[in-house]
Amino acid sequence: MSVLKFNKVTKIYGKKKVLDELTFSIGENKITGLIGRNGAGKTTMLQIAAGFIRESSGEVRVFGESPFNNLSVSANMVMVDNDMNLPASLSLDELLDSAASFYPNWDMKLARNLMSYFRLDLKQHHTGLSKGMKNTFHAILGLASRCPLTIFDEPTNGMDAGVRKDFYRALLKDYLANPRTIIISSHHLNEVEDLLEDILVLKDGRQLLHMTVEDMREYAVIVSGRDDMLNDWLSGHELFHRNSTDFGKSYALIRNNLSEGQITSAMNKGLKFSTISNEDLCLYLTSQEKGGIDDVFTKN
Ligand SMILES: Nc1ncnc2c1ncn2[C@@H]1O[C@H](COP(=O)(O)OP(=O)(O)OP(=O)(O)O)[C@@H](O)[C@H]1O
Repeated sequence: MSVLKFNKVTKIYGKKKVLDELTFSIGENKITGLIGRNGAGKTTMLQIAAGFIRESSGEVRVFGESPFNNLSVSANMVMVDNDMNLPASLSLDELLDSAASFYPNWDMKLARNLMSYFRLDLKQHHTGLSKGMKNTFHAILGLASRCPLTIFDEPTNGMDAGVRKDFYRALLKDYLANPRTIIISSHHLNEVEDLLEDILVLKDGRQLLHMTVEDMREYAVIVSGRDDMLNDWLSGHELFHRNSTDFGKSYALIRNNLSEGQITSAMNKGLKFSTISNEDLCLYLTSQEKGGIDDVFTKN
């Protein structure tokens, strides 16, 4: 069953199309990583899924219903982000109590144990927390609410390395004991990859890829060798990125849909194949500039 479905969803701010006929579907009880460069539309998409803002056109369904202004959807989903709008007058303890009264699956024991582990003072107020502590508190709200749809938008911003690691470990442990649909947006695929089943990559408000982590590892391959050999061999292949190094050698990132014969012919020409990490693949696929940051220094 699909928990979250976007069908040709477009969001326009002023004259800017931030989401452009975005279409995807996320099934029950899996963890999906949402990856994209700055400004790709990740937060906008998550805010629409959470019912905080409305799409300009297209159809959004969460548990089969439109999420905008929908109380039954709100009670079954939580969105954790850096700017959670929590009442300044309440202590952390009171905030946990109000979350407990709103979320049907709330686990107060888990919340209090995590508060104690991360040394958050229950009497303190949200406004007095550092950036990392604030986001740790938000992450606790997200975990303890045990919502069937749990969204984390860049949850580890400001957290130190130890807290980040502990948070992801707690997330995985709690997910295994209480499976639910989780979406995590992050700029650091390496950091979350071990948790994920699926990866959804956005570029310019559109879906670029949506597949399992395993399939993504097989999706592309690097071919390297002498410029002239590579040039001859590359025609007809789906090329994602090309670069030349010194001494007449180059490499190319191509779609990995090669036949045995194509691999043999490449190897006979002295070309070599190597794998690419999912993080690097995402960087190449979502980059805007062909030559990368180096172009900035060579442009007239
Ligand atoms: N309320 C708004 N009004 C106008 N433009 C907006 C608004 N919210 C977002 N945008 C624009 O929409 C685009 C996508 O922003 P969004 O925050 O969704 O991207 P993102 O992928 O989450 O980026 P980042 O990784 O930097 O957080 C950006 O160009 C941003 O300036």
